[in-house]
Amino acid sequence: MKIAVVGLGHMGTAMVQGLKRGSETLLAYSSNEKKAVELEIPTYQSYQDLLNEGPDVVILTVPAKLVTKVLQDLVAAGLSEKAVVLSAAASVSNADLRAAAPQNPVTTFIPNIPVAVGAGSIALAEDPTITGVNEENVHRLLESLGDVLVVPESQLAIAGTIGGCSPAFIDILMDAMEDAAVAKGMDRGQAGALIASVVKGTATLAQQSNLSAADLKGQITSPGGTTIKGVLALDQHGFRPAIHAAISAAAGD
Ligand SMILES: NC(=O)C1=CN([C@@H]2O[C@H](COP(=O)(O)OP(=O)(O)OC[C@H]3O[C@@H](n4cnc5c(N)ncnc54)[C@H](OP(=O)(O)O)[C@@H]3O)[C@@H](O)[C@H]2O)C=CC1
Ligand SMILES: O=C(O)[C@@H]1CCC=N1
Repeated sequence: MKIAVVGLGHMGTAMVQGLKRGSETLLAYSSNEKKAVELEIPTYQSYQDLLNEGPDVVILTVPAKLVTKVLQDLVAAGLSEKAVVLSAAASVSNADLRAAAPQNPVTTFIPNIPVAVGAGSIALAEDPTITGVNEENVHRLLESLGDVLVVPESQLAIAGTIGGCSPAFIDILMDAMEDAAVAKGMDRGQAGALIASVVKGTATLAQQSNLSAADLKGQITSPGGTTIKGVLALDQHGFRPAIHAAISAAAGD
């Protein structure tokens, strides 16, 4: 398949980096020539030139408020009716995409930055215009980038927040842990490597054990031990309500 990524910002770049791990042919539309050179894929500055290459799939990774306009412009520039359009934007609905490209199979999904290393978490609210071979291709393509969770569109905002936004929340947790370790005399690089390993190990165990997060926490909090003291300190400092507020705010409540 020929896959065109429109917009090489953070998300578009991560998508290209992830897709480059596979064997699909990649193209991009970008104003950023430096980024295009860095990613080593053919990159175009006009929709016409991009579409002349005949992409089978077009992935929109432009700011959410521009998605509809960009898609309309692609249609006006001659987007083939066979091309499958995927929008990565938070808060753009399938109905918005269908209205902008009425002849095309379209769907909205929300990826996250770890797609860059094939470890993404992708929420897919599949539109009914995606059927048959197109549906197979969309699933294959997204599954090559990480775990795909198919959700009703009514749950895309919350699934997209957990998947798309929370890597930033986890980065903040890791950064804060790193500062605390440095304050106790640890080398920052060593602390960072240890913390990343801890997050990876904790997540891998959660995925493979079938235990709830609460049960896993229970395995670590030895009676009268050190961890429960830290857990109570987190409670005293409002850690849980802060997490609830962050997810609620990002999900648009
Ligand atoms: N960042 C993330 O973790 C996630 C982002 N998303 C979604 O991805 C999309 C992009 O977000 P993000 O990458 O963070 O944002 P960035 O600002 O990093 O990138 C947006 C890119 O869109 C392109 N662009 C800007 N204006 C136009 C225009 N008028 N016409 C065409 N292209 C344009 C530019 O690409 P260029 O520089 O190549 O010209 C720009 O770099 C958003 O819709 C967001 O909701 C979804 C999930 C996670
Ligand atoms: O911050 C944003 O709007 C995008 C959507 C999910 C992650 N980043």
